[in-house]
Amino acid sequence: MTTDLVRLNAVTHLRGATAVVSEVSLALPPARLTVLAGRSGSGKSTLLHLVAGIMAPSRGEVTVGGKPATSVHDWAQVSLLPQRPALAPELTVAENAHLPASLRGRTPDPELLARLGLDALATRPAHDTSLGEQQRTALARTLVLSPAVALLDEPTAHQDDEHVALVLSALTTAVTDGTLALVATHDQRIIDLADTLLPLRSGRLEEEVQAR
Ligand SMILES: Nc1ncnc2c1ncn2[C@@H]1O[C@H](COP(=O)(O)OP(=O)(O)OP(=O)(O)O)[C@@H](O)[C@H]1O
Repeated sequence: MTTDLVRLNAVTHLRGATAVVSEVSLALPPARLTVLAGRSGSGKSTLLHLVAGIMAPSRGEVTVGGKPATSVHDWAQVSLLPQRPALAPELTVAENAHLPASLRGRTPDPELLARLGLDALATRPAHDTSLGEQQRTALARTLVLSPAVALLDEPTAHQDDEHVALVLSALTTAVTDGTLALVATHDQRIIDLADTLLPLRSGRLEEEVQAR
């Protein structure tokens, strides 16, 4: 019996004739902070999108909980924080952050917005907030259902130091509560917290590092 939640088996993804992900195999258990590190263009976002099931691999298999990633359409299973927040601009910060919970009649954690420094903005339309605030709203939306797998693309990219601390705290809380967080980042502050570091170079996985 395996406890691995996310598995990639010899995954290659082509853009035209170019392999932007090459022969990647890995197995990730729940409740870990796993960081995908690598230069710009090394394939980090593509790999997250493959696990999110937004795209199918050109070759190989990606599974979440034993099922093909492309067949998983449940935000409580797999939830993605994209590089661009992609909020509904006319909805408020709270409505955006709570959307996955509202859609299934669940009551969101009342502390979630406050933990991400968003409580004072809860009733403001998302289009009237800063990029950093939008990113934290999108992070709240990603975490609101306590997903089994949270895929986070550069979650601190638009944050100042004070708000980076809030993002890191939300991340570690989610992992302690059982979420597998797979984070694409260059941010050393997240890398320092990682359980596992997966270095990507030109779409290829270098040797996995057990960070803690
Ligand atoms: N829609 C697309 N069409 C063609 N090529 C693409 C497309 N999206 C990404 N690529 C290419 O795929 C490769 C991997 O891109 P990807 O966005 O996965 O890298 P990344 O490591 O996430 O980079 P960054 O840190 O800059 O976000 C790059 O060479 C990029 O130019």
